[in-house]
Amino acid sequence: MVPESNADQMRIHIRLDFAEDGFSLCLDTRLPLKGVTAIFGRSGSGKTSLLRCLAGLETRCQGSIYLGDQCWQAKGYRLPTHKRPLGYVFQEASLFEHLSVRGNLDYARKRAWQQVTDEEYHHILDLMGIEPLLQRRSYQLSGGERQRVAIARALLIKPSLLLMDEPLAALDQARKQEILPYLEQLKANALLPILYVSHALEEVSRLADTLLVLESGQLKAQGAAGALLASLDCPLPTGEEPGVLLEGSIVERDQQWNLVKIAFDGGELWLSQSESWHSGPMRVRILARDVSLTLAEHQDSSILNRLPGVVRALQKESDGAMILVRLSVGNTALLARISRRSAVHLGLCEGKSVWVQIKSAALVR
Ligand SMILES: Nc1ncnc2c1ncn2[C@@H]1O[C@H](COP(=O)(O)OP(=O)(O)OP(=O)(O)O)[C@@H](O)[C@H]1O
Repeated sequence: MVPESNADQMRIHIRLDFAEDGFSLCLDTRLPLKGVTAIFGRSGSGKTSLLRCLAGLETRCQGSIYLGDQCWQAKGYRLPTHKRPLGYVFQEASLFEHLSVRGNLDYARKRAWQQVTDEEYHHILDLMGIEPLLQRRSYQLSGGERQRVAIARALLIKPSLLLMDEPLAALDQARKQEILPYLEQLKANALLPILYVSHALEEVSRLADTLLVLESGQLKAQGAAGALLASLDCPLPTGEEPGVLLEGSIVERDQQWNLVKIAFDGGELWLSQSESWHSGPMRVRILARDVSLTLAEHQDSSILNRLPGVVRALQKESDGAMILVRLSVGNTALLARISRRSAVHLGLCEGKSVWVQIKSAALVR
């Protein structure tokens, strides 16, 4: 997971103390300078403070920060914020109200770290779908449009790293769904590494390659997003359901029943078809609560997806009634959340073969 050469990673060894409220952020880690790294954790875990330290905005931050071979902070040295080649997107898009969208973008382009060619300029506008908005004033934009302009503006300074602090948090559910595909486009185009702060599992599941979980200012877990979410002890914010990510692609469409078949490393799944399904690689999230287990294959079940699997580990939940079961289906890990009574009844133990039933309706995306 951790990249080998310094050039491909961000090295962070920092400590930040807010003596007044007894909060400390302590982090000693390396992040890949590739793809999307989601910084995940509940409210108050230190996510924004971490981004502020990286940006040089926390003068009380001690320690060292290196972006590749470039030193941003070390003992007795702090590179000023304006000299760090980073873009920063906040929860609320802070556009210049007196300028048009074009004016806001040109402002950034003139201050770019490297020259932005016309081709690059139009590519970024295209990625964020904002070409039709160029003449508008900021107050004439919806929340989602403002945020897309803010992201384009951050990209136009051609930073080496993009920091995004809950960029969707201020938007309602409909606007979030509208903007997520643009973020996916950004990720797919791999223009630059992104550190993406969020406490929403849906965003993390859709965007993250690497996951870094913070709890009370400490690093609780770090690793590839898929593997970490499939582990039994992945710390999740309150109210979030455990589940796994499957990487797959559509191999068949059944128009009669409005279903699609997704192939993944371990088998195939039927899902309800949705308009946003596209061809090519895709991610599907399967919640542990939507996976049930049987000892024999039930042909007469209403559940469409039945796959042979093997129990790998079991973990009791704190309420004593439920149990989380880690399974492998081919090379893919799945989680099932079942009652402890059922687990005893089925005689579940490590290495036991089972049938894994997945409701097609349970597949989130
Ligand atoms: N300038 C400051 N002075 C004192 N305490 C602060 C300051 N900024 C943040 N804190 C405290 O540090 C802790 C971490 O805050 P931070 O904003 O980094 O958390 P977060 O994970 O981003 O939370 P959220 O998801 O709610 O934005 C909190 O207890 C907060 O009250």
